[in-house]
Amino acid sequence: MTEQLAEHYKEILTGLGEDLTRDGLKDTPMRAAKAMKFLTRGYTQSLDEVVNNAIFESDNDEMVIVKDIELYSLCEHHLLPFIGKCQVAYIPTGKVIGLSKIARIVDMFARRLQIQENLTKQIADAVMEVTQAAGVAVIIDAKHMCMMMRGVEKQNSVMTTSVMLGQFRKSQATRTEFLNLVRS
Ligand SMILES: Nc1nc2c(ncn2[C@@H]2O[C@H](COP(=O)(O)OP(=O)(O)OP(=O)(O)O)[C@@H](O)[C@H]2O)c(=O)[nH]1
Ligand SMILES: [Zn+2]
Repeated sequence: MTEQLAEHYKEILTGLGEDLTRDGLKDTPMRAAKAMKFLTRGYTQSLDEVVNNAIFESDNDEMVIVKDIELYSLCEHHLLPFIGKCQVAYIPTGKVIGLSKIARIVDMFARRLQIQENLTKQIADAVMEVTQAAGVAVIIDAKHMCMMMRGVEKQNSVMTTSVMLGQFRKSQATRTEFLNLVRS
């Protein structure tokens, strides 16, 4: 699979008018193939595997927030990076999830070809599925290289997406508490 990708990178480099035999490019097709496999490794992961049964009983039913989880993804339109931060909150109902697992869930979906809206929803749905929480909220702020390095070339615009499920959707007070805590 990686060898096959490397062959395609040779064609891309040739298509760009490059000389595949020059010293600096000798190992590039294989390097690029390995890098792309790494950047999309989320395709090889499943929710069960990343959570690894790290779900614990707890009678705490107050909001839990994990702030500023950095994310690196690739936009599915241009295969260029979008880079940002993710805020995840949930309201437990008897079960809490291992702290690192939330970041692992974010990564599993970020390391695929994405648009930011779908990524946000996939993270929220996955956290809901594994915790059976009373509510889940996810906010992503990200900068898209396809808007910065090319296209409209806007360097300062940030895209914000959010998904609110359960209590976060139903209760204005819950949403306000969450927004105050993440934006503070
Ligand atoms: N909604 C959304 N749009 C995205 C995301 N990433 C990239 N895009 C947009 O996808 C669109 C693709 O538009 P097209 O007109 O088909 O492609 P294009 O000619 O390369 O567009 P420009 O970027 O405007 O030059 C662009 O407007 C991108 O900004 C994302 O995560 N969410
Ligand atoms: Zn793009």
